[in-house]
Amino acid sequence: MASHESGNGDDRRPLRVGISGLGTVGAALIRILTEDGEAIARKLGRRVVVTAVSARSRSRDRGVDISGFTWFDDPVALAKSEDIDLYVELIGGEDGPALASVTAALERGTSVVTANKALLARHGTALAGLAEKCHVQLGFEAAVAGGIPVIKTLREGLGSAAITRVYGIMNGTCNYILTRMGNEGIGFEECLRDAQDLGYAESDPTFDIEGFDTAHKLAILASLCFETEIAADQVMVEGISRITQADIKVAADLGYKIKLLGMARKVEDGIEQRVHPTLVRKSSAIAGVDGVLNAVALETNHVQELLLAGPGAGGEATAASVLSDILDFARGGHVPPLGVPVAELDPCQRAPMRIHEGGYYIRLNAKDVPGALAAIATRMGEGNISLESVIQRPDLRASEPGVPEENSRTVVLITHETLESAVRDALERIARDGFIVGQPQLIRIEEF
Ligand SMILES: NC(=O)C1=CN([C@@H]2O[C@H](COP(=O)(O)OP(=O)(O)OC[C@H]3O[C@@H](n4cnc5c(N)ncnc54)[C@H](OP(=O)(O)O)[C@@H]3O)[C@@H](O)[C@H]2O)C=CC1
Ligand SMILES: N[C@@H](CC=O)C(=O)O
Ligand code: NA
Repeated sequence: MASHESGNGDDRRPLRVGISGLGTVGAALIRILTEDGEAIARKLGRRVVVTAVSARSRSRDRGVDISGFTWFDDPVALAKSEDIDLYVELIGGEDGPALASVTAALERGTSVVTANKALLARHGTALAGLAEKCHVQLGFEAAVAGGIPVIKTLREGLGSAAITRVYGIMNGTCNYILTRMGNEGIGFEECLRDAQDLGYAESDPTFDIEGFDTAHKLAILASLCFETEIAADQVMVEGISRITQADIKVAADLGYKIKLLGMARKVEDGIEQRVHPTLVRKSSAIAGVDGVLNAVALETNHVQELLLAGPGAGGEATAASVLSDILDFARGGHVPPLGVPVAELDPCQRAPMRIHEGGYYIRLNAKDVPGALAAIATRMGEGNISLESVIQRPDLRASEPGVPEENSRTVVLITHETLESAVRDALERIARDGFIVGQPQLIRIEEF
């Protein structure tokens, strides 16, 4: 156990921080702690000093001076060091040195601050239980919606209000890509490269693009909202890699924007957690959240709806959230990491997506043969799916590369509220009828 009774070190002594990971976020944190050192000391009545650091390469130029800190090749050794009061993990990854070093720090009685949503999505319930058992803190404000204080709001800011639904834009990289594809007509790959250059994307950007990063964050939020164990494996996940300029254009023509949303709500059968591209009306508040910005909406039984918006990615914004956790720790804040003690969390019961109801955007490449459209409409009717509109868009390229344009034309269907299972069954029949080429594009519509 740590030698400090209060768990946050002697209130007069400088708070000694050890940081593993000196990349986008770690370097930005050192920069902020250096530049704002005096302001932090005034706020806290004590200084916060970095005493130890770890990364893979000791020689890499990080744009910040690390020569005054003790260097550790091994993050676990740093986490166990007597020379720190607080361990900050900014390595990333759900296992490996991130898990080993966080576990080592907690077991030793050293509190932890992390920005690692992959780690928490996979091990968060266990790590929260370990922090409670060792009477130390586990802070992770930076892990969800970067610079937005949504974790603190959920853990401490809503009194007794019960959350009925949480949804939002929780991945800055995807929001940045979709915004620029829509506003500037720039291609997906170019936007992704720019997001990586700006330090927004994960080291493996698949996590961003395929929706897994959003799923990690949503699972953490759902646990705090519904007092359930973190269950990232129960999140239905679809990313944005199949979204084309055609989809963005048609959606815009119909008064919508496409956003990658994470949504969770309590339903009769359990907790519905889903991540997917979504058509949202341009007039909705969430549609106005563009670029790298994130937004999290909390619907509660007391306050109609709270919408928290701000930068979701980037070194500076994320490091600011890491710092907010450091300051909370320095002030002796004691809140169970997941809002309530782990022992009081319910297991998360997954609600099946097949019962989901909503509107759908369906883009098909209908063969240019007599009766194709009629056959498609018939199948929709058989599925009891009421169509709000059927739009032929011969001006748009076929959705799938390699689909012969001359043999097909783009058709877009907008449905009224209907069951997910009915839409999927109808599309299977349409495909079997042989009147379409390539894969249909199916995007859910949400009315906020
Ligand atoms: N970037 C962002 O906007 C945000 C990131 N996050 C999270 O913050 C964490 C860090 O992200 P980010 O700074 O972007 O990542 P980077 O890839 O920029 O930095 C990762 C750092 O970890 C170090 N590292 C990797 N493996 C080891 C190891 N085995 N031992 C010691 N150090 C190691 C790297 O060392 P080296 O430099 O020597 O290679 C590097 O300094 C991740 O969990 C990420 O999901 C959360 C919110 C926003
Ligand atoms: N790659 C993530 C970083 C912040 O969590 C994102 O783009 O949101
Ligand atoms: Na946050």
